[in-house]
Amino acid sequence: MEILNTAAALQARTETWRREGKRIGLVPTMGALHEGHLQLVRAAAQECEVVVVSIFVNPTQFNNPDDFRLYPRLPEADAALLDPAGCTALFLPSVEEMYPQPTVLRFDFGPLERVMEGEHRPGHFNGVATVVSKLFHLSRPHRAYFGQKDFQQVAVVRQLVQDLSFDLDLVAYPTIREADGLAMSSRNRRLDAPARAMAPRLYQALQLAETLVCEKAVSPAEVKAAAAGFLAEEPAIALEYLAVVDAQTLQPLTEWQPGHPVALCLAAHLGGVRLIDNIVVN
Ligand SMILES: Nc1ncnc2c1ncn2[C@@H]1O[C@H](COP(=O)(O)OP(=O)(O)OP(=O)(O)O)[C@@H](O)[C@H]1O
Ligand SMILES: CC(C)(CO)[C@@H](O)C(=O)[O-]
Ligand code: BAL
Repeated sequence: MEILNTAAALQARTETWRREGKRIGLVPTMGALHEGHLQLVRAAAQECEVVVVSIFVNPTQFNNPDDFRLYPRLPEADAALLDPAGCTALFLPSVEEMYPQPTVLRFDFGPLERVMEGEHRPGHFNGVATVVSKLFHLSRPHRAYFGQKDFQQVAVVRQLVQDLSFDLDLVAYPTIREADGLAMSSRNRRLDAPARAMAPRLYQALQLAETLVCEKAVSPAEVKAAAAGFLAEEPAIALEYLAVVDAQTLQPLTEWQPGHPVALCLAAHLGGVRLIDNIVVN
């Protein structure tokens, strides 16, 4: 596995691979890798001759300076995990390399970003779209791999790919979970023992909501109230939002739409750490 630190080096290597007729898979990450990331890399390695993994804690997508400062950074350990997973090249740029001067780009994804993460993290998807666009331009992947754990991010990137005519296939990979159901996440490393012990409740709340959605005997508002009530039993969990939305449009549901998949999405704070999770009910 080679390590590339500059945009020019990434561009030059991927151009060569393209000329050689190799399929390029890109897995964008912010590092502190876990099994969820590694499964994306392994999937890319099965489908592409070349796998580029980027690790970049992107400042423009953080609305909370402490969250940015405390985000786990483990480049050496990450590099050791990537090689055996099938990564060909690790792109590890500095902030100055990605943003030689402040970016003036502004993306507006309309209703897609007025809800959930977009509503609660102002500017977040502008930063995500900016850095993902730069990564797509620099590496020109045939396939780009994202996790469903960041459900709204997948919808925003799908819109980005369509609107800017990026010539690539977007792969949305299922959420990988710990044995107790907690969605794997780099921020899980920041949970202390009591917070880690209660963290599976987030997925349990979503499963409770899923059961109610499948029964269709109660309204979306009642599903939301039941899942939020379950989480409220644990005072150390501060629910930021729990949304029952149309899985395509991401707009909140006031009534069930037959034939439309439903996404149940939440964000919550435990012991000073903010986590997200979701379930899609078809
Ligand atoms: N548990 C998981 N299962 C599948 N994909 C995942 C999982 N966790 C993260 N990913 C995906 O990996 C890519 C990189 O994510 P990122 O580096 O932000 O990790 P993360 O674990 O989501 O961290 P955090 O949520 O704490 O920022 C994203 O496309 C993300 O959706
Ligand atoms: C896609 C991404 C790497 C952009 O910084 C980030 O949002 C993430 O890790 O999900
Ligand atoms: N995985 C999403 C990146 C973020 O929380 O900023």
